Amino acid sequence: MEPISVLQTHDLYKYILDTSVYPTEPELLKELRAVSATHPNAFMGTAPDAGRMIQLLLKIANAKRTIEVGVFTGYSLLLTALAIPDDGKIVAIDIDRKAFETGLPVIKKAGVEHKIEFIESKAVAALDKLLDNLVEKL
Ligand SMILES: C[S@@+](CC[C@H](N)C(=O)[O-])C[C@H]1O[C@@H](n2cnc3c(N)ncnc32)[C@H](O)[C@@H]1O
Repeated sequence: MEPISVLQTHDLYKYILDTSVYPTEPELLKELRAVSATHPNAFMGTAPDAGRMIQLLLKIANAKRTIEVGVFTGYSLLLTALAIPDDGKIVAIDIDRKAFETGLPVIKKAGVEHKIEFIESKAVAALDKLLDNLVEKL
């Protein structure tokens, strides 16, 4: 059974996925979702309807540089990479490089790997380092 998110019935959630989300989901995101479904922790992946909302917010904000805390297999990472401009940058942090590498072939196929700097680390340590580097540049 699909998770129902904020909606109250599985039927309504399925209707929205079938009529609005899946038909317009980019092929490579579908592919990444399929690859992620084979992972033992597949439940952790971003749901495609939530992904659509993230994509909308990125577009509204005209985002160019982002930080991804918690990459898993990279569904929201790929959708971010597809939403930002070609010279945009994403610092992507996760303690689990293997999960990131599960989705990496799809990210490479999408031609957006150059926008991503993956850091294998606990988030707080990596974010502290980013801040220190920023302060050094001031
Ligand atoms: C819910 S999943 C992220 C889902 C992902 N954004 C997606 O689109 O599928 C959470 C991720 O956070 C990572 N994580 C958990 N604790 C962490 C920490 N302290 N620092 C960095 N990553 C962490 C886990 O390894 C896992 O891959």
